[in-house]
Amino acid sequence: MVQSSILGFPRIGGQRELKKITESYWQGKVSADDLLAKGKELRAHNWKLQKEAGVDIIPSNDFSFYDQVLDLSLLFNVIPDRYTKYDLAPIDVLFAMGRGLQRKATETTAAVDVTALEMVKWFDSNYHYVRPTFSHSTEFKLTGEIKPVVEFKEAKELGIHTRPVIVGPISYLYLGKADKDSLDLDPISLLDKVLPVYQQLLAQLKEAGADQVQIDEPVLVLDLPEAVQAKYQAAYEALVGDNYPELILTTYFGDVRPNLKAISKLPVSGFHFDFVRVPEQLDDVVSILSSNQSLSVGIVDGRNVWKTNFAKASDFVSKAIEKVGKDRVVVSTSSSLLHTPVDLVSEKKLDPVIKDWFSFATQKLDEVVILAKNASGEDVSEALAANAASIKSRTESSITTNPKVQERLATITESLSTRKAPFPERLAVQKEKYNLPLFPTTTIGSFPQTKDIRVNRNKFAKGEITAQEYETFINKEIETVVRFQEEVGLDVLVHGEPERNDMVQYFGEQLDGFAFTTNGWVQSYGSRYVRPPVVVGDVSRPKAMTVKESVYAQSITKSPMKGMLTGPVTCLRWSFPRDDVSGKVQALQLGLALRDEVQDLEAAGITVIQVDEPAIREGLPLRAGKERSDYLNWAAQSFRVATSGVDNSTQIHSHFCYSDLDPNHIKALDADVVSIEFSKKDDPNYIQEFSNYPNHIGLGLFDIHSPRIPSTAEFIARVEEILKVYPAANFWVNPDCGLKTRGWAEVKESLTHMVEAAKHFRAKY
Ligand code: MET
Ligand SMILES: [Zn+2]
Repeated sequence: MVQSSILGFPRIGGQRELKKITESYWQGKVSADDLLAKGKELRAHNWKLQKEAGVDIIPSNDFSFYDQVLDLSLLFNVIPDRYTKYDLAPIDVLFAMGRGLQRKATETTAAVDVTALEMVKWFDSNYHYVRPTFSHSTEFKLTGEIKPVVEFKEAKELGIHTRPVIVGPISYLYLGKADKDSLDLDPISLLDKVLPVYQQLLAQLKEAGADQVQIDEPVLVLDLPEAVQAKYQAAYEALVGDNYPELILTTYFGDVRPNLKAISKLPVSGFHFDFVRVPEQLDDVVSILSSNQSLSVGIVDGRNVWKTNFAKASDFVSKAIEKVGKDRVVVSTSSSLLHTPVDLVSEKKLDPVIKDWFSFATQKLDEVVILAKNASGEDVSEALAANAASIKSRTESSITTNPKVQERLATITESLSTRKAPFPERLAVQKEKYNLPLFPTTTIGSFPQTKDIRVNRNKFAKGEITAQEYETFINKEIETVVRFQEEVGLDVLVHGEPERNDMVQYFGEQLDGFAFTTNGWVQSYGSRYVRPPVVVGDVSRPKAMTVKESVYAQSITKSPMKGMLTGPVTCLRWSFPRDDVSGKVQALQLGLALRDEVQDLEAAGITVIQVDEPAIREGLPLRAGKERSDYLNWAAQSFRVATSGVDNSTQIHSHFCYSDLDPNHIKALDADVVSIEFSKKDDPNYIQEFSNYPNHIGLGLFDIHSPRIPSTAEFIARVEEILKVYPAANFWVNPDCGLKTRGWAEVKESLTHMVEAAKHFRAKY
């Protein structure tokens, strides 16, 4: 019989319960016990859901209060000293490492002030993990509650036998980095030290009754150095034995073939591969299986919302069965379902035609079950027929095609996507036009999204206030933000984005070719979730999207007002993309739509325009080669399509955050000024990489994910460090990213300190 499995389920709850309770805990409104109890409830709910759907292999330890990689760091005692010296409860250590903690002293507790660990993109997804941070003094040992064991037992008590998920040792180390005090440390060199801890963990899981463990080694889809590949054999030999559960080694998001040698003789019980992304790898991966190893076939997309095409997927599963036999095949999701919304049933407003094309995490449970049943020879003809009808409806629908957009796409030329003059010439006219001081200060766009803003937005959405009333409210917010920026002395102002629920959704809602959910939340990091729109058809812009707000903001100040748009690649990456046309086509369509917006802004007198591309880095194909260079070309081209229609004196900004950005990847965008998330980068080599960046740049000076407020002295020290390698004349002063998740009090203080620091350097240079 062919079994069904999933690699992980969204932990956030169908109504964002996890966010609500976590944030209440941070605000001191509920106790740690309440928080932990809610976690338990969510886990139980998810397990039961899977059980009821008939999933054979159900994961545990896929839950987390912040991030599963961070959980492992905590469990393994990979906790830099700065987090342990305060005697915090384990859950508070977890949050301090994840998001930083600044707390005033009370009668019974000392003051706490510690920054967060670095947070980076999880492969090419929009999920972020907290980077394991090692030093020479790291002492691996199991500490505190053994979460995977506790959660395994918890499920067991509910009568549900689960397969615990853990990140494997090589991925865990490889995804980490050396701490500031140990920069010469290569994390992989710690393998011998971490393996005994894995052994203890596995032994405890076995003792608790686990017979299998899903061990994730996603780094196997990267260009792994030979030296790292060479570590697999010995590492996994150390983790296999009678005292341990069987291991299913899991990879996802890409192509394992270039690293196949590394895993071809591992003594594990089975492997999982992502055949949604790379169906071509079937023959090669099968060739390494020994006759008793199972093959988990990731064929239901864990990264997108489209219904699985049962006919195609069944064919694929049959092929796998032909090769290894029914008993060794498991039908699974390509990756964890963490990256998909929880349940389509909550979507009451979606056009029923389009809704019928979708499948969210809960529906994907049924999909793996049906595919497994079908492969086992059970009669699922009704489900197959219904599926075939939906697939047909989508293929034949007129919603997906717009001939006008396709015609315009054919008009894109080199000159259409090139600025009128090269940067030095543009810089000269821009200097004259804006007359900005040295170390110009600016922010990245958003200001605090207060409760008042959310309440009014909801009222407007529900029709409880009129468009006029809403506009008056938004204008008042804009005015507050403008006045504040003038007071603190910022140079290039922003309107604060109060009208935007989300930087992608806001545009998606105004563009043709998108669909939206009301409850399709997906975790981005910690308690921050996003609700990606879905690209369902050819994209175009029916009318101006941002001009009104920007023009109003400019009308109430003499300082330059920066228009604010989300770039084509980010709009695409932070949506669920179509799977029936290429990413390139979708990005260029978005580029054309945004080009119209840029030109409308310029015509309306908004001549500093920022086009954000924070997602450009995460879209980078995971392996070097043609696919990657093609991507970089079309990503840059779509940005230039959007931004090249303007005058030389119009200053185009762009912004990047969340990841290690290679400056070479953004040169081709040819923006006049870029701002980059930078405050948590302490590697001097990384700073050095930016020193040759040709255009102007603002290396972010404070962490906007953390409530912590840096002092003026801290800003000065940081800038001094950067100026050792970076030319002062090109340097802009700004935060890492937008301020929408912060409170006004923090923002006021932080920005005041930041501007003070800029003034200090102006005086000095
Ligand atoms: C994730 S990048 C965010 C950029 C946007 N302009 C903001 O300030 O919020
Ligand atoms: Zn950002």
